[in-house]
Amino acid sequence: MTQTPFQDSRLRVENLACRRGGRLIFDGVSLSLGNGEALALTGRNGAGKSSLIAMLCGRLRPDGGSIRIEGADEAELPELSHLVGHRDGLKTALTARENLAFAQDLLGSPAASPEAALEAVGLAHVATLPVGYLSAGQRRRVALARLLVSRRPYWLLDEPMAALDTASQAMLTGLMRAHLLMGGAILAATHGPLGLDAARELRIGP
Ligand SMILES: Nc1ncnc2c1ncn2[C@@H]1O[C@H](COP(=O)(O)OP(=O)(O)OP(=O)(O)O)[C@@H](O)[C@H]1O
Repeated sequence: MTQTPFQDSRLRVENLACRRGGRLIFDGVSLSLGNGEALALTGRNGAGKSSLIAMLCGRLRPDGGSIRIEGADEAELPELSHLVGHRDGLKTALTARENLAFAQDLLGSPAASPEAALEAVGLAHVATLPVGYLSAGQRRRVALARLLVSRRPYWLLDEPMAALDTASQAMLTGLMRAHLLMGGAILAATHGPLGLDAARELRIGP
C-alpha cells in the first residue's frame, strides 16, 4: 500500500437543504472537513444523515446550498470519496476477493491488493467464498475492505459500526486512525462512538 500522504484539500458544504417526498428534511447544514479530520454526523432516525451522505457522493441532488472541494485540481467529491453505505453494495454471487477486485477496477487509484485488504479486515479465510454465504458482519467487513483497495481521501461512511462485533469495531477504528494519519478525512453517520478522540460532531435535525 502506498504511504504518500494525501494532497491538501478541503470539503466545504454550505447551507445544504434536503427535501424528500415533498417534505423538508433539513436545511442550513454547513460543514468543513479537511486533511486528518473526522466528523461524526449524528441525529435521530430520519434526521437526514443518509440523505446528506447521498448528496455528498452525488447520488442525490441538493435542494439548496453548495458542496465544493478546495485545492484538489478541480476534482469533485464523488471522484475523491469512498462510500460505504447502509447497503453493502456487494455482488452476492461473487467471492469476497472478486468483489474487491471489481471495486478496485471500478474506482481506480489501486492501493492494497484484494488479498491484503481482506487480511486487514480479518477475512483472509473467506476470500474465495461467495459473499452471499457470509454473515452480516463479515459482509460489512468486505464492504469496509473496499476502502483499502483504492486510494481516495474522503471516506463517507453510513453507520460503519453496524453489525460489527467488538473486535471488528476496534479494527475499523484502527483503519480510520491510519487513514487520518495519512491526511485522509472521514465523515461518518453514526448512532454510537467511532473511537476517534479528535472527531468533531455535527448533529442534524431537532
Ligand atoms: N426516496 C424517498 N422518498 C421519500 N422520502 C424519503 C426517501 N428516502 C428517504 N426519505 C425520508 O427522508 C428522511 C431522512 O431519511 P434518512 O435515511 O436520510 O435519515 P437518517 O438520518 O439516515 O436515518 P437513520 O438514523 O434511521 O438511518 C426520512 O424521513 C425518510 O423517510
